Amino acid sequence: MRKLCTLELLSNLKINQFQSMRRTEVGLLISSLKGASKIGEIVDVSDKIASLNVDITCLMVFGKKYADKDLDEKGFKAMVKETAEVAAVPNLGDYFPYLGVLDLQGLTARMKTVAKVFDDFLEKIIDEHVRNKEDHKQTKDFVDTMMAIMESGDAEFEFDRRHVKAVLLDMFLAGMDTSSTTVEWVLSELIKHPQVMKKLQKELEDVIGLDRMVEESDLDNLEYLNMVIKEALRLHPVAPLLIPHASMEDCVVDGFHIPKASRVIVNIWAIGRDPKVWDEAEKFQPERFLGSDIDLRGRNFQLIPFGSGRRGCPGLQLGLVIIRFLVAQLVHCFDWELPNGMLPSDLNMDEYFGLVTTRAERLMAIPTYRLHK
Ligand code: HEM
Repeated sequence: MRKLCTLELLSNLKINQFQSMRRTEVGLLISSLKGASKIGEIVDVSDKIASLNVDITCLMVFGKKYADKDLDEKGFKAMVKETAEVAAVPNLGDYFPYLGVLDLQGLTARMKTVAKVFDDFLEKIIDEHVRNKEDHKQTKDFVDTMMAIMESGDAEFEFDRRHVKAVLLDMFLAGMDTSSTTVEWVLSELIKHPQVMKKLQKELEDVIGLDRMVEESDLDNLEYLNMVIKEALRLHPVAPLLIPHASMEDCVVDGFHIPKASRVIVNIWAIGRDPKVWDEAEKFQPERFLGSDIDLRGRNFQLIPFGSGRRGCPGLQLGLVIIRFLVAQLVHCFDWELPNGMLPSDLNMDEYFGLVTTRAERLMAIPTYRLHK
Protein backbone atom coordinates (compact mmCIF):
# COMPACT_ATOMS: atom_id res chain seq x y z
CA MET A 1 0.00 0.00 0.00
CA ARG A 2 2.84 2.35 0.92
CA LYS A 3 4.69 1.57 -2.31
CA LEU A 4 1.53 2.18 -4.30
CA CYS A 5 1.04 5.60 -2.67
CA THR A 6 4.68 6.55 -3.19
CA LEU A 7 4.65 5.59 -6.87
CA GLU A 8 1.17 6.66 -7.89
CA LEU A 9 0.42 9.70 -5.71
CA LEU A 10 3.61 11.21 -4.34
CA SER A 11 6.10 10.77 -7.19
CA ASN A 12 7.92 13.77 -8.70
CA LEU A 13 5.83 13.34 -11.85
CA LYS A 14 2.58 13.59 -9.90
CA ILE A 15 3.88 16.52 -7.80
CA ASN A 16 4.76 18.42 -10.99
CA GLN A 17 1.32 17.81 -12.48
CA PHE A 18 -0.15 20.02 -9.75
CA GLN A 19 2.39 22.82 -10.19
CA SER A 20 0.08 25.19 -12.05
CA MET A 21 -2.70 24.58 -9.51
CA ARG A 22 -0.31 25.55 -6.68
CA ARG A 23 0.78 28.64 -8.63
CA THR A 24 -2.83 29.77 -9.09
CA GLU A 25 -3.80 29.16 -5.47
CA VAL A 26 -0.72 30.87 -4.02
CA GLY A 27 -1.35 33.73 -6.48
CA LEU A 28 -4.84 34.16 -5.00
CA LEU A 29 -3.38 34.38 -1.50
CA ILE A 30 -0.81 36.96 -2.61
CA SER A 31 -3.56 39.07 -4.24
CA SER A 32 -5.62 39.03 -1.07
CA LEU A 33 -2.57 40.01 1.03
CA LYS A 34 -1.80 42.77 -1.46
CA GLY A 35 -5.30 44.11 -0.78
CA ALA A 36 -4.61 44.02 2.97
CA SER A 37 -1.28 45.78 2.39
CA LYS A 38 -3.00 48.71 0.64
CA ILE A 39 -5.06 49.52 3.73
CA GLY A 40 -2.50 48.48 6.38
CA GLU A 41 -4.79 45.69 7.61
CA ILE A 42 -3.73 43.26 10.37
CA VAL A 43 -3.88 39.78 8.81
CA ASP A 44 -4.53 36.47 10.57
CA VAL A 45 -1.58 34.82 8.82
CA SER A 46 -2.21 31.44 10.48
CA ASP A 47 -5.72 31.34 9.11
CA LYS A 48 -4.67 32.45 5.61
CA ILE A 49 -1.96 29.80 5.37
CA ALA A 50 -4.23 27.06 6.74
CA SER A 51 -7.04 27.95 4.31
CA LEU A 52 -4.65 27.94 1.37
CA ASN A 53 -3.41 24.51 2.38
CA VAL A 54 -6.96 23.14 2.72
CA ASP A 55 -7.62 24.34 -0.85
CA ILE A 56 -4.36 22.96 -2.28
CA THR A 57 -4.88 19.61 -0.55
CA CYS A 58 -8.56 19.34 -1.57
CA LEU A 59 -7.74 20.14 -5.21
CA MET A 60 -4.96 17.57 -5.32
CA VAL A 61 -6.75 14.78 -3.43
CA PHE A 62 -10.42 15.34 -4.34
CA GLY A 63 -10.16 17.43 -7.52
CA LYS A 64 -12.06 20.45 -6.25
CA LYS A 65 -12.20 22.90 -3.38
CA TYR A 66 -14.67 22.25 -0.61
CA ALA A 67 -16.16 24.78 1.77
CA ASP A 68 -16.01 24.13 5.50
CA LYS A 69 -19.72 23.36 5.65
CA ASP A 70 -19.26 20.44 3.19
CA LEU A 71 -17.53 18.39 5.89
CA ASP A 72 -19.40 19.13 9.07
CA GLU A 73 -20.76 22.19 10.84
CA LYS A 74 -17.36 22.46 12.59
CA GLY A 75 -15.45 22.63 9.28
CA PHE A 76 -12.18 21.16 7.99
CA LYS A 77 -9.66 22.84 10.23
CA ALA A 78 -11.57 22.03 13.42
CA MET A 79 -12.08 18.39 12.40
CA VAL A 80 -8.43 17.92 11.44
CA LYS A 81 -7.40 19.49 14.74
CA GLU A 82 -9.74 17.17 16.63
CA THR A 83 -8.26 14.16 14.77
CA ALA A 84 -4.69 15.19 15.56
CA GLU A 85 -5.57 15.77 19.18
CA VAL A 86 -7.40 12.47 19.71
CA ALA A 87 -4.56 10.61 18.02
CA ALA A 88 -1.89 12.23 20.20
CA VAL A 89 -3.40 11.86 23.67
CA PRO A 90 -1.93 8.78 25.42
CA ASN A 91 -4.78 6.27 25.59
CA LEU A 92 -4.97 4.33 28.88
CA GLY A 93 -6.53 1.44 26.96
CA ASP A 94 -3.25 0.98 25.03
CA TYR A 95 -1.31 0.42 28.25
CA PHE A 96 -3.97 -1.41 30.32
CA PRO A 97 -6.02 -3.28 27.70
CA TYR A 98 -8.69 -4.33 30.24
CA LEU A 99 -9.49 -0.61 30.70
CA GLY A 100 -9.88 -0.13 26.95
CA VAL A 101 -13.52 -1.21 26.81
CA LEU A 102 -14.46 1.30 29.51
CA ASP A 103 -13.07 4.19 27.38
CA LEU A 104 -12.51 6.21 30.55
CA GLN A 105 -11.09 9.19 28.64
CA GLY A 106 -13.88 9.14 26.06
CA LEU A 107 -11.28 8.88 23.27
CA THR A 108 -12.89 5.96 21.43
CA ALA A 109 -16.20 7.82 21.35
CA ARG A 110 -14.49 10.93 19.99
CA MET A 111 -12.64 8.87 17.36
CA LYS A 112 -15.88 7.22 16.23
CA THR A 113 -17.55 10.62 15.80
CA VAL A 114 -14.63 11.91 13.70
CA ALA A 115 -14.50 8.69 11.66
CA LYS A 116 -18.21 8.92 10.81
CA VAL A 117 -17.91 12.53 9.62
CA PHE A 118 -14.96 11.72 7.35
CA ASP A 119 -16.52 8.49 6.10
CA ASP A 120 -19.74 10.21 5.00
CA PHE A 121 -17.72 12.94 3.30
CA LEU A 122 -15.48 10.47 1.43
CA GLU A 123 -18.45 8.34 0.34
CA LYS A 124 -20.03 11.46 -1.14
CA ILE A 125 -16.84 12.40 -3.01
CA ILE A 126 -16.31 8.90 -4.42
CA ASP A 127 -19.95 8.80 -5.59
CA GLU A 128 -19.43 12.15 -7.34
CA HIS A 129 -16.34 10.80 -9.11
CA VAL A 130 -18.19 7.66 -10.19
CA ARG A 131 -21.04 9.81 -11.58
CA ASN A 132 -18.65 12.12 -13.49
CA LYS A 133 -16.33 9.38 -14.69
CA GLU A 134 -16.72 10.29 -18.34
CA ASP A 135 -15.35 13.84 -17.81
CA HIS A 136 -11.94 13.98 -19.43
CA LYS A 137 -9.85 15.84 -16.90
CA GLN A 138 -6.35 16.97 -17.74
CA THR A 139 -4.95 16.11 -14.33
CA LYS A 140 -6.21 13.12 -12.44
CA ASP A 141 -6.79 13.78 -8.75
CA PHE A 142 -5.99 11.17 -6.09
CA VAL A 143 -9.57 9.82 -6.11
CA ASP A 144 -9.38 9.18 -9.88
CA THR A 145 -6.00 7.47 -9.51
CA MET A 146 -7.09 5.25 -6.63
CA MET A 147 -10.41 4.33 -8.25
CA ALA A 148 -8.63 3.40 -11.49
CA ILE A 149 -6.30 1.08 -9.56
CA MET A 150 -9.24 -0.46 -7.73
CA GLU A 151 -11.16 -1.07 -10.94
CA SER A 152 -8.15 -2.46 -12.82
CA GLY A 153 -7.61 -5.12 -10.15
CA ASP A 154 -3.85 -4.53 -10.65
CA ALA A 155 -3.04 -4.12 -6.96
CA GLU A 156 -1.38 -7.27 -5.67
CA PHE A 157 -3.45 -7.15 -2.49
CA GLU A 158 -7.05 -6.64 -1.40
CA PHE A 159 -8.00 -3.17 -2.58
CA ASP A 160 -11.63 -2.09 -2.48
CA ARG A 161 -13.60 1.05 -1.69
CA ARG A 162 -12.63 0.85 2.01
CA HIS A 163 -8.96 0.98 1.07
CA VAL A 164 -9.52 3.87 -1.33
CA LYS A 165 -11.17 5.81 1.50
CA ALA A 166 -8.36 4.95 3.93
CA VAL A 167 -5.66 6.18 1.53
CA LEU A 168 -7.58 9.37 0.74
CA LEU A 169 -8.07 10.15 4.41
CA ASP A 170 -4.41 9.41 5.15
CA MET A 171 -3.22 11.70 2.36
CA PHE A 172 -5.64 14.42 3.33
CA LEU A 173 -4.75 14.41 7.03
CA ALA A 174 -1.01 13.88 6.55
CA GLY A 175 -0.72 16.64 3.98
CA MET A 176 -2.96 19.26 5.48
CA ASP A 177 -1.67 20.42 8.79
CA THR A 178 1.99 19.52 8.42
CA SER A 179 2.95 21.87 5.58
CA SER A 180 0.88 24.84 6.76
CA THR A 181 2.10 24.52 10.36
CA THR A 182 5.70 24.45 9.14
CA VAL A 183 5.16 27.58 7.01
CA GLU A 184 3.68 29.33 10.06
CA TRP A 185 6.72 28.44 12.19
CA VAL A 186 9.19 29.50 9.47
CA LEU A 187 7.47 32.86 9.04
CA SER A 188 7.26 33.36 12.82
CA GLU A 189 11.01 32.76 13.20
CA LEU A 190 11.72 35.13 10.31
CA ILE A 191 9.58 37.89 11.82
CA LYS A 192 11.25 37.30 15.19
CA HIS A 193 14.71 37.56 13.57
CA PRO A 194 14.60 40.58 11.20
CA GLN A 195 18.26 40.20 10.20
CA VAL A 196 17.54 36.67 8.90
CA MET A 197 14.44 37.96 7.10
CA LYS A 198 16.55 40.69 5.41
CA LYS A 199 19.19 38.20 4.34
CA LEU A 200 16.56 35.90 2.81
CA GLN A 201 14.91 38.84 1.03
CA LYS A 202 18.32 39.80 -0.33
CA GLU A 203 18.82 36.27 -1.70
CA LEU A 204 15.38 36.43 -3.35
CA GLU A 205 16.21 39.83 -4.86
CA ASP A 206 19.55 38.58 -6.18
CA VAL A 207 18.10 35.43 -7.74
CA ILE A 208 14.66 36.66 -8.88
CA GLY A 209 14.70 40.46 -8.69
CA LEU A 210 11.68 42.57 -7.81
CA ASP A 211 9.99 42.58 -11.23
CA ARG A 212 8.41 39.14 -11.15
CA MET A 213 7.15 36.58 -8.66
CA VAL A 214 8.98 33.41 -7.55
CA GLU A 215 8.34 30.26 -9.61
CA GLU A 216 8.81 26.70 -8.39
CA SER A 217 11.65 26.38 -10.89
CA ASP A 218 13.58 29.04 -8.88
CA LEU A 219 13.54 27.01 -5.68
CA ASP A 220 16.71 25.00 -6.33
CA ASN A 221 18.67 28.26 -6.58
CA LEU A 222 17.62 29.49 -3.15
CA GLU A 223 20.29 28.10 -0.84
CA TYR A 224 19.65 30.34 2.15
CA LEU A 225 15.91 29.59 1.99
CA ASN A 226 16.74 25.90 2.41
CA MET A 227 18.93 26.67 5.42
CA VAL A 228 16.15 28.75 6.99
CA ILE A 229 13.64 25.92 6.53
CA LYS A 230 16.00 23.31 7.99
CA GLU A 231 16.62 25.51 11.02
CA ALA A 232 12.89 26.09 11.57
CA LEU A 233 12.21 22.35 11.30
CA ARG A 234 15.02 21.63 13.79
CA LEU A 235 13.37 23.85 16.43
CA HIS A 236 9.77 23.18 15.43
CA PRO A 237 9.35 19.69 14.03
CA VAL A 238 5.61 19.57 13.43
CA ALA A 239 5.46 15.91 14.47
CA PRO A 240 7.66 16.16 17.59
CA LEU A 241 7.29 12.47 18.53
CA LEU A 242 7.08 11.23 14.93
CA ILE A 243 4.44 8.50 14.69
CA PRO A 244 4.70 5.64 17.25
CA HIS A 245 6.94 2.83 15.94
CA ALA A 246 7.22 -0.80 17.03
CA SER A 247 10.42 -2.81 17.36
CA MET A 248 10.25 -5.88 15.12
CA GLU A 249 13.06 -7.69 16.99
CA ASP A 250 14.76 -7.58 20.40
CA CYS A 251 17.52 -5.00 20.12
CA VAL A 252 19.92 -2.85 22.13
CA VAL A 253 20.15 0.88 21.45
CA ASP A 254 22.72 2.96 23.33
CA GLY A 255 22.86 0.34 26.10
CA PHE A 256 19.07 0.04 26.47
CA HIS A 257 17.46 -3.32 25.85
CA ILE A 258 14.30 -2.92 23.76
CA PRO A 259 12.19 -6.09 23.64
CA LYS A 260 10.48 -7.15 20.42
CA ALA A 261 7.06 -5.52 19.86
CA SER A 262 7.72 -2.56 22.19
CA ARG A 263 6.10 0.70 21.30
CA VAL A 264 8.96 3.08 20.51
CA ILE A 265 8.50 6.83 20.58
CA VAL A 266 11.32 8.99 19.22
CA ASN A 267 11.44 12.49 20.67
CA ILE A 268 12.85 14.50 17.76
CA TRP A 269 11.85 17.76 19.43
CA ALA A 270 14.40 16.99 22.18
CA ILE A 271 17.03 15.80 19.67
CA GLY A 272 16.66 19.07 17.75
CA ARG A 273 17.41 21.07 20.89
CA ASP A 274 20.04 18.79 22.41
CA PRO A 275 23.08 20.91 23.41
CA LYS A 276 25.29 17.82 23.05
CA VAL A 277 24.43 17.77 19.35
CA TRP A 278 23.89 21.44 18.45
CA ASP A 279 25.89 24.57 19.40
CA GLU A 280 23.66 27.21 20.98
CA ALA A 281 20.81 24.80 20.41
CA GLU A 282 18.00 27.17 21.44
CA LYS A 283 19.06 29.90 18.98
CA PHE A 284 17.60 30.31 15.50
CA GLN A 285 20.73 30.40 13.33
CA PRO A 286 20.26 29.14 9.75
CA GLU A 287 23.99 29.79 9.12
CA ARG A 288 24.78 26.65 11.14
CA PHE A 289 23.94 24.70 7.96
CA LEU A 290 26.40 26.65 5.80
CA GLY A 291 28.76 24.14 4.17
CA SER A 292 27.14 21.30 6.14
CA ASP A 293 25.87 18.18 4.38
CA ILE A 294 23.08 17.58 6.91
CA ASP A 295 19.84 17.21 4.94
CA LEU A 296 16.22 16.45 5.79
CA ARG A 297 15.98 13.05 4.16
CA GLY A 298 16.54 10.93 7.26
CA ARG A 299 20.22 10.16 6.79
CA ASN A 300 21.39 12.49 9.56
CA PHE A 301 19.75 11.36 12.77
CA GLN A 302 20.23 14.74 14.49
CA LEU A 303 17.67 16.23 12.06
CA ILE A 304 14.76 13.95 11.15
CA PRO A 305 11.59 16.07 10.96
CA PHE A 306 10.26 13.65 8.30
CA GLY A 307 11.33 10.53 10.22
CA SER A 308 13.74 8.05 8.74
CA GLY A 309 13.88 4.66 7.06
CA ARG A 310 11.07 2.44 5.82
CA ARG A 311 8.30 4.32 7.66
CA GLY A 312 9.69 7.79 7.05
CA CYS A 313 7.40 10.38 5.44
CA PRO A 314 6.59 9.50 1.82
CA GLY A 315 5.28 13.07 1.30
CA LEU A 316 8.65 14.70 2.01
CA GLN A 317 9.21 15.97 -1.52
CA LEU A 318 5.69 17.35 -1.85
CA GLY A 319 5.81 18.89 1.64
CA LEU A 320 9.13 20.61 0.89
CA VAL A 321 7.93 22.00 -2.46
CA ILE A 322 4.86 23.53 -0.79
CA ILE A 323 6.83 24.97 2.14
CA ARG A 324 9.66 26.39 0.05
CA PHE A 325 7.33 27.90 -2.55
CA LEU A 326 4.97 29.48 -0.06
CA VAL A 327 7.67 30.87 2.25
CA ALA A 328 9.57 32.26 -0.75
CA GLN A 329 6.44 34.02 -2.03
CA LEU A 330 5.45 35.47 1.34
CA VAL A 331 8.92 36.84 2.02
CA HIS A 332 9.65 37.99 -1.53
CA CYS A 333 6.33 39.83 -2.00
CA PHE A 334 5.98 41.38 1.46
CA ASP A 335 7.68 42.99 4.42
CA TRP A 336 6.02 41.89 7.66
CA GLU A 337 5.39 43.91 10.80
CA LEU A 338 3.77 42.85 14.07
CA PRO A 339 0.56 44.64 15.10
CA ASN A 340 0.21 47.38 17.72
CA GLY A 341 3.91 48.23 17.68
CA MET A 342 4.89 44.82 19.10
CA LEU A 343 8.65 44.20 18.96
CA PRO A 344 9.86 41.13 17.03
CA SER A 345 11.54 39.85 20.19
CA ASP A 346 8.17 39.88 21.98
CA LEU A 347 6.48 37.50 19.53
CA ASN A 348 5.09 34.57 21.54
CA MET A 349 6.51 31.26 20.31
CA ASP A 350 4.59 28.93 22.69
CA GLU A 351 3.50 25.61 21.24
CA TYR A 352 0.21 23.74 21.39
CA PHE A 353 0.89 20.00 21.65
CA GLY A 354 -0.84 17.50 19.40
CA LEU A 355 0.18 14.86 16.85
CA VAL A 356 1.04 18.03 14.94
CA THR A 357 2.42 20.77 17.21
CA THR A 358 1.15 24.18 16.18
CA ARG A 359 1.64 27.70 17.46
CA ALA A 360 -0.35 28.30 20.65
CA GLU A 361 -1.33 31.77 19.44
CA ARG A 362 -2.31 32.70 15.93
CA LEU A 363 0.30 34.62 13.97
CA MET A 364 -1.08 38.10 13.30
CA ALA A 365 0.94 40.52 11.15
CA ILE A 366 0.72 43.46 8.74
CA PRO A 367 2.06 42.89 5.22
CA THR A 368 3.59 45.64 3.05
CA TYR A 369 3.89 44.82 -0.65
CA ARG A 370 7.44 45.21 -1.93
CA LEU A 371 7.54 44.08 -5.59
CA HIS A 372 7.59 46.63 -8.44
CA LYS A 373 4.43 45.27 -10.09
C1 HEM B 1 6.13 19.67 6.36
C2 HEM B 1 5.57 18.64 5.81
C3 HEM B 1 5.59 17.27 6.43
C4 HEM B 1 6.25 16.80 7.54
C5 HEM B 1 7.17 17.58 8.48
C6 HEM B 1 5.92 15.39 7.67
C7 HEM B 1 6.40 14.57 8.66
C8 HEM B 1 6.09 13.23 8.79
C9 HEM B 1 6.57 12.39 9.84
C10 HEM B 1 7.51 12.83 10.96
C11 HEM B 1 6.06 11.15 9.65
C12 HEM B 1 6.32 9.93 10.53
C13 HEM B 1 7.64 9.30 10.17
C14 HEM B 1 8.13 8.35 11.21
O1 HEM B 1 7.43 8.08 12.19
O2 HEM B 1 9.26 7.85 11.06
C15 HEM B 1 5.23 11.21 8.46
C16 HEM B 1 4.54 10.16 7.96
C17 HEM B 1 3.73 10.23 6.86
N1 HEM B 1 3.58 11.33 6.04
FE1 HEM B 1 4.40 13.14 6.27
N2 HEM B 1 5.10 15.04 6.64
C18 HEM B 1 4.86 16.15 5.86
C19 HEM B 1 4.09 16.22 4.72
C20 HEM B 1 3.41 15.17 4.18
C21 HEM B 1 2.61 15.24 2.98
C22 HEM B 1 2.44 16.49 2.12
C23 HEM B 1 2.08 13.98 2.79
C24 HEM B 1 1.16 13.46 1.70
C25 HEM B 1 0.25 14.13 1.09
C26 HEM B 1 2.56 13.13 3.86
C27 HEM B 1 2.24 11.79 4.01
C28 HEM B 1 2.67 10.99 5.05
C29 HEM B 1 2.25 9.61 5.24
C30 HEM B 1 1.27 8.83 4.36
C31 HEM B 1 2.92 9.12 6.37
C32 HEM B 1 2.83 7.72 6.98
C33 HEM B 1 3.91 6.85 6.39
C34 HEM B 1 3.95 5.43 6.96
O3 HEM B 1 3.41 5.22 8.05
O4 HEM B 1 4.55 4.55 6.34
N3 HEM B 1 3.37 13.88 4.68
N4 HEM B 1 5.28 12.49 7.95
